[in-house]
Order: sequence, then C-alpha cells, then structure tokens
Amino acid sequence: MVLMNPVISKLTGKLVVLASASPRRLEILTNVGLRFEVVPSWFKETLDKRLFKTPHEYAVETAKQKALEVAKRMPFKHLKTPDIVIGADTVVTVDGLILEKPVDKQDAYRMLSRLSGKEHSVFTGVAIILCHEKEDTFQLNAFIIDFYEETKVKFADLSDDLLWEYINSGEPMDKAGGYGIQALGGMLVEYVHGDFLNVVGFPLNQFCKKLGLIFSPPGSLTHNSTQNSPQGSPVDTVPPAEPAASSPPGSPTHNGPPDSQGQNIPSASTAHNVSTHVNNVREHETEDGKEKLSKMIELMDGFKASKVLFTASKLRVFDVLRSSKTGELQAEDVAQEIKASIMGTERLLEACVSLGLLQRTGKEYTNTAMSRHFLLSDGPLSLQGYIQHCNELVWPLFTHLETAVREGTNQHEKAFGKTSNLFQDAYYSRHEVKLRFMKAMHSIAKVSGRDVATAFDLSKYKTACDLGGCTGAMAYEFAKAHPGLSVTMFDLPEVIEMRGHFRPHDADDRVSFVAGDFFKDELPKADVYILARILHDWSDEKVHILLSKIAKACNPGCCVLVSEIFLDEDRKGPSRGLLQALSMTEGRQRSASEYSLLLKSHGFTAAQVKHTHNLLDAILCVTE
Ligand SMILES: Cc1cn([C@@H]2O[C@H](COP(=O)(O)OP(=O)(O)OP(=O)(O)O)[C@@H](O)[C@H]2O)c(=O)[nH]c1=O
Repeated sequence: MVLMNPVISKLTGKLVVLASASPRRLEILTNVGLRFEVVPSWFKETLDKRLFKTPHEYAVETAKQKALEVAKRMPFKHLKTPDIVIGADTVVTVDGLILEKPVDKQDAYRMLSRLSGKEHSVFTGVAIILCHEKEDTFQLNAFIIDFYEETKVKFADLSDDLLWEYINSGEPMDKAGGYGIQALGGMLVEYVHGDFLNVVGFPLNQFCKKLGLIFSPPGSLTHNSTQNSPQGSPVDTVPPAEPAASSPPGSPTHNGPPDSQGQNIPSASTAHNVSTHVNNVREHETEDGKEKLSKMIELMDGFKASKVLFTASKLRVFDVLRSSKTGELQAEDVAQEIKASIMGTERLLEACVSLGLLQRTGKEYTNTAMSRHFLLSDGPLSLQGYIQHCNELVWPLFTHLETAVREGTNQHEKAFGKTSNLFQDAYYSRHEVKLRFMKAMHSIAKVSGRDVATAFDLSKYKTACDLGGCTGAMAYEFAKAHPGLSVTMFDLPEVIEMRGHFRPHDADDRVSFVAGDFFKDELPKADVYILARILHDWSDEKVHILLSKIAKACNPGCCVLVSEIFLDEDRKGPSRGLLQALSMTEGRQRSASEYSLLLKSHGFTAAQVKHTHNLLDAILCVTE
C-alpha cells in the first residue's frame, strides 16, 4: 500500500495498539495503511458525566482511561509492552445531554427522536499513549497526548415510522447517539459541518497531525519524553494494574477515573482541540510488593464479588431500581421491594456500588450503564440467565473443588445428590432445572450471537444448521446477520418442546426447528454446520463421532463453524476458559489449533479463526 502520510510510515516496526472494539475505528486506521493490533479496552464507560464541565472533557477522559487500561494490562496479560496505544470515545450531544450507545430499542428511539429536526454535535476524544517499560520492572512510562474533534450534524425531521424502521434494522445499537452516519443513518442527515470520519468514530485528520507533531525531528515530544515533558514535568509512570473488569471504578486497586460517587476526582483533561498537550499521570515509585498484594487481595475476594452479583440479581435489585419512577431508590425502599432487611440491603447496595454495579448519589441508588446493559432481566443482552446458572449450579460445584481435584471427577453427585451430566441426565429432568439451563445458554447466545454470526462472510451459503442450538437464539442471530441464509435449529425433542419460553420478539420464518439427537439421528442437510458451545462438552472420541456424521452430511464446499472459548496455544489463558474446565465432566477446553486438528481429520480445513473478544470465539473450517 502506498503511504501518503509519511507519519504513518514512522510507526513501522512499532507495536501500535488500538484499544477499541469499534470496527469503524479499525477500518479507518487500516485504510490508511497503519499496522496495529486491536486490544479492546475493558474500561467501563461509567465516568460520572456530571463531574465534567463539557462533553468533550468527558469524551477525552474516557478515551484516556480506555487506552490506559490496555497499556497497563498488556505487559501483564499479553507479556508485551506496546509502543503506542490509541484510545477513542465518541459521544453525541444535544440539549445539554451526552448520548452514548443506546441500551435498547426504546433508548435508541428516545435518542433519535431528540435528534430529529435539530443540529447536534459529535465529539470524539482521542488519547495517544506513548509507552515504554523500564528495564526489568513491570513499570510503564507513559506520555499521554489527548485531543478532541467536534463535528456538527443536522438531522431532517423524522417520522416515527421512519425512526422505528431504522431502529429495527439493528444499526443504532452499537453506535453513539443511536445512528451510523456511514450507513443507513446517512439517510437521516441534512448536513455535516466538519470532519465526517470524526462522526464515524475517529478524527483521522487531526490524529495524523498529532502524530506529525509527536514524530517530528529532534527536540520533539518523544525525544524529551523519557526524561521530561515539554513543560519540564516528570515522566508519567503507570504501574501495571488489574483490568477494569475485575477492578471496577471505586475499588481499592483502581487508580484513575472518578468513581460513581465522585470520590476520586478525575484528572479532567484540559484538552483543546487544536493543541497537543501532555497530561501528567501521578508518578509512582516501584512498589512491586504492593502490586502483588493487591492482586492477591483481589483473588481472595473474587468469590465474594461474584456472590454479591448473584445475590443482587436473584433479589432482582437491578429490575427494582429500573422499575422505580425515577430510576433511583433509597436503601429502605429497595429493602421493602425485595422483602429484605434494611441493614442487609444497605450493605448489599454499598458492595454493589464498590463493584461498579450501582451508583449512589447522596442516599439514592441507581443502576450503572453496565448493569442496565447486562443485568436487567428483560434486556436484549441480559446475562441474568447465565448468572442464575452460575449461582445455582456452578457455585455449588465449586464448593467441592478440592474433592474434584483430588478425585479427578465432577462433583455433581456431591452437590446435587444425583449423577448428572448435561441435559439428558436425571438432574436435568426437572422442569425448572431444564428451564434454568436453557436460560443460561440463551443469555450466552444473545450476548455473543451477533459477534459469532458476523465473524465470517457466509454470503455464499444458503442453508445452515445449528446443532444443539437450544433456544434458537444463535440461529436467529445468524438469520438476522445473513439475509440469504435459512437456519435449522436441531436439538433434543425435550429442548424443542420448551422453546416456547423463548420466543423472539422479531421471529423470522427463515429459522426452523427440528428435533433429534445429533449422536443418533440423521442430521438435517445444510451448507454450514454451526457448533456453538457444543464440542467443549465432549471427549475427543465423542467429538470425532459427531464430526464424522457432519462430514458425511456435507457436500464439497460446505463448512463447519465452531464457536467456543479458545484457549491460548500455550494453555496459559484465558482464565475464563481454564476456570470453566474445573467443573467440566467429560469434555475439555481446547485451543483453536486443537479444534482445527480435530476437524482436519474429517476433511475440514481451517479457513479462518476469529477472536471476537466476546464470550465465544469462532473458527470456520471448509471441506476440502
Ligand atoms: C455517531 C456515530 C457513531 N458510531 C460508532 O459509535 C461508537 C461509539 O462508541 P464508543 O464508546 O466511542 O466506542 P465503542 O464502539 O464502544 O468501542 P470502544 O472504543 O472499544 O469503546 C463507535 O464505535 C463509533 O464508530 C458510528 O459508527 N457512526 C456514527 O455515525
């Protein structure tokens, strides 16, 4: 590729990391020839907006925290230190409000109807972190350059019918303000003043100018950066910290953004959209011991945090808060609603605040954006089914972990008094247990389904069969993502019987249901066989039986899409997969190459592997 911008070529040979899951940012930067890795940030976008004087300060601070989280995590978790980490955050502002990504369709409607007929601003805050690790330490020196860009956009007057048609297209859901100017959303726009790509998610022009300033000849920022900032201030030193997921705002190990109660005052950026400047993060002395201790404390307390999440979910705390008129309640009111003691409820709510699950202002508790996203029982991405499964099934199994390790067996019998293994066995014969299991699988499929369904280009295929597809949630995601695809969901008769509990809002007649046992019965004919969260449950022997049946059913050119948590090739992570393995019976967790080998022996060649950064990854293998 011809590099028109000489600055981009200056980055050759450097480990550049985009700390963003946004496919648009990836595309914009790839298009100009930048070589980089994508490591999506785990920083939760929960900064208290009220603490920022302007929307762009909020966007810049969020961008900075996203990038910092990745810069801190990489030396620890990826065992490599990036040279440059880029973070960004896009917000839409109208009527003094900051609009981020809608949590559901109603939210998208609220946003879009507010934007209708008006001019609004789109701000993207960007942080560029220049890092280098001090030799033989895990300390990271970091310089942060941040800036923002503003673009004005005017929407035409939009009828409700048009808005709903647009919302039902699914496009608004992962986009700030609930629209994508680069796609269908472009139809809503009357004019754009300013950088178009800034609206799409990344102000490329200003970014390249900033790089130009950073990588300009001697005397520039980077040349000074290992000693002093241009203002003569000390080098930023960022010790490695734990990921935001396990160290949410407000927790003891958290060292950056304000927590929900505003206890940590943010280092609110004074970023200006025309001048580059360097923010000084606190300088820390190396205190390796303290880092290790806080990691230990986090591990020791991990089970308490999980149980707080499970208990608050079981008591429906998040639903109760959502249902209140204003979305906020005091501890006494919550206690009354969940029929629990005031003191116990207050402690639970306070613990939830410390874990980033709730916010508290004065005495009023509200859900955080993360909880609204994943913890409302009727939300489109609700994890409540899986949380209930973890609480009722996985938790008891883990209380017997020591015996499981000593004996090398699954502890179902000890925990539940019955030998049980997967859906067919005695334990699962109870209706409510079956339903709970299906709800768990349903929520995983809902949350990961879109990423799995869009992981590969399947446009040349006409039919798919989702083997063991449980409630059909994944099958519907495939149908939604691929307009030319009909999907057959194949599962045990008792599963198919119960699918009535999970009827989708927008049923699609391209999805059909067939009852059968994939080990015993003939498989429906299809071009694509989907195995999502199936193979890990079975031994290699059983996997071979199933794959040979699929191979027989396949015509040349057909493919198998396996979706699982893929272990790293050295089996050192991700811990999510290795922790799950501890309560497994017959099955095992495997890496992408292990799956590819299993498939290869049945004539399927691994075509592509996709790490989705969601709950499940995916591999596509094609018949030779
Ligand atoms: C207005 C507008 C926004 N977007 C997307 O909205 C997301 C904003 O969210 P974010 O929080 O800044 O980023 P993210 O997607 O959550 O990714 P991450 O950086 O990992 O937080 C980004 O994707 C943008 O492209 C469009 O694609 N088109 C538009 O017209």
